[in-house]
Amino acid sequence: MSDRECRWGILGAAEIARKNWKAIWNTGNSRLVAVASRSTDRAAAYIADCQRQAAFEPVPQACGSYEELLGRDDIDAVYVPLPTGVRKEWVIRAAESGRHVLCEKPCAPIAADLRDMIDACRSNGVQFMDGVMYMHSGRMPRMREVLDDGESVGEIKRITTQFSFRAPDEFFTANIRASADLEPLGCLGDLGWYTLRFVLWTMGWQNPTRVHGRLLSSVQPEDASTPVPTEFSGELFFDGGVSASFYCSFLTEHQQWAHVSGTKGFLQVSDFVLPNCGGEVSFDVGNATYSMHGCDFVMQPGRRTITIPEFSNSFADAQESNLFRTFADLVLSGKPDPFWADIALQTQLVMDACLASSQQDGAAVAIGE
Ligand SMILES: NC(=O)C1=CN([C@@H]2O[C@H](COP(=O)(O)OP(=O)(O)OC[C@H]3O[C@@H](n4cnc5c(N)ncnc54)[C@H](OP(=O)(O)O)[C@@H]3O)[C@@H](O)[C@H]2O)C=CC1
Ligand SMILES: O=C1CO[C@H](CO)[C@@H](O)[C@@H]1O
Repeated sequence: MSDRECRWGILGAAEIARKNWKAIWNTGNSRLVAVASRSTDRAAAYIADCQRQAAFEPVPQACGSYEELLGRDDIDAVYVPLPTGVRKEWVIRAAESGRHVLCEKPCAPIAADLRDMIDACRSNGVQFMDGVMYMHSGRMPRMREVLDDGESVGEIKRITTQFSFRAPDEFFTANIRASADLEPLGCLGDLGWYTLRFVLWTMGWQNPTRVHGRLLSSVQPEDASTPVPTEFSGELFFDGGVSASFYCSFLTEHQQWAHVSGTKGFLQVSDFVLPNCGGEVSFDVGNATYSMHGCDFVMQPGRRTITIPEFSNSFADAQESNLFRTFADLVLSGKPDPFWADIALQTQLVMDACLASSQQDGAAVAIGE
């Protein structure tokens, strides 16, 4: 392995890997060596297309199968944006071939699969991390400071969050996100993963004692035995009296917000997954006051916006570039950090419990081990 740069391979000419092509290009500690597709022509066309926007030198190689890429001896880490339903085999094969694995979310259809994937990474001494970009934004440590300062929010009581977009009709027959085989968790996996991660992060990785889930709508392709969630909501309850709710949907137009309410105020972020375009990211804190002066009842919002200089996307300091740079630093350090696998598994276990609850008419479900 080179000690100066992490050499990447991408498994699958996925749409999201275009964004992450540029993220790798922007890291300063990585180089993209090869892209594998089930079709060599598709890999070659994809490479030519991406090279026009962010050119690697030497030009990344096109591989006609994932196996071919894993057979190369010049790749340290693989980025795996394959559909969730087919990802497990390739994550395990990558780990067994000694490659560090950056795995897209939702990591697996069920926690048992993810556990196998993580075990393969651990036993082969390679890093595992999921592709949640916002975990790598400078906004997160700044929000943590505010949540922990004792004054802005005070004691946390309630967390609410939503991630949704309105999918066009053709999405439900053509997109992997509506396929029972490829993305069996539908919107719960695609969008709910982010909302659950935000709740767990806010709670300092404390597990809820019980959760409730509701499948609000679904599609069921003819050949599928289970419905694919297209709209899902859930409630989480924690020791200490904190509660949380989340909503994710393919039916409701773009929203991606989180709101943390406490005894002294609130923190609100309106674009926590995909930051609004620009050179800074932000969040709001509110400490409203309400006073009564005779006949005048006055509400003051006490709202302030906290901004962090950081590009929303596509630049060297954008969250996706930070994700790949951080991962590459771990690879180059030779010391895998188990934290990232732990929070992926925790997210998956909470998601499993929400889904299980929805299959029992919203009954309380505890988080599995
Ligand atoms: N972290 C993030 O910000 C984001 C994460 N994602 C996640 O990444 C994953 C991929 O999403 P997206 O890029 O939109 O998906 P795409 O449909 O664009 O890409 C998936 C790729 O998987 C490969 N593939 C392998 N087997 C199959 C199969 N049986 N059917 C279809 N494709 C297959 C294909 O590559 P080939 O044909 O070249 O082999 C295909 O290009 C999803 O799980 C999604 O949740 C998506 C967007 C953002
Ligand atoms: O992870 C992702 C980021 O957001 C998209 C929605 O805008 C998702 O569909 C995607 O899979």
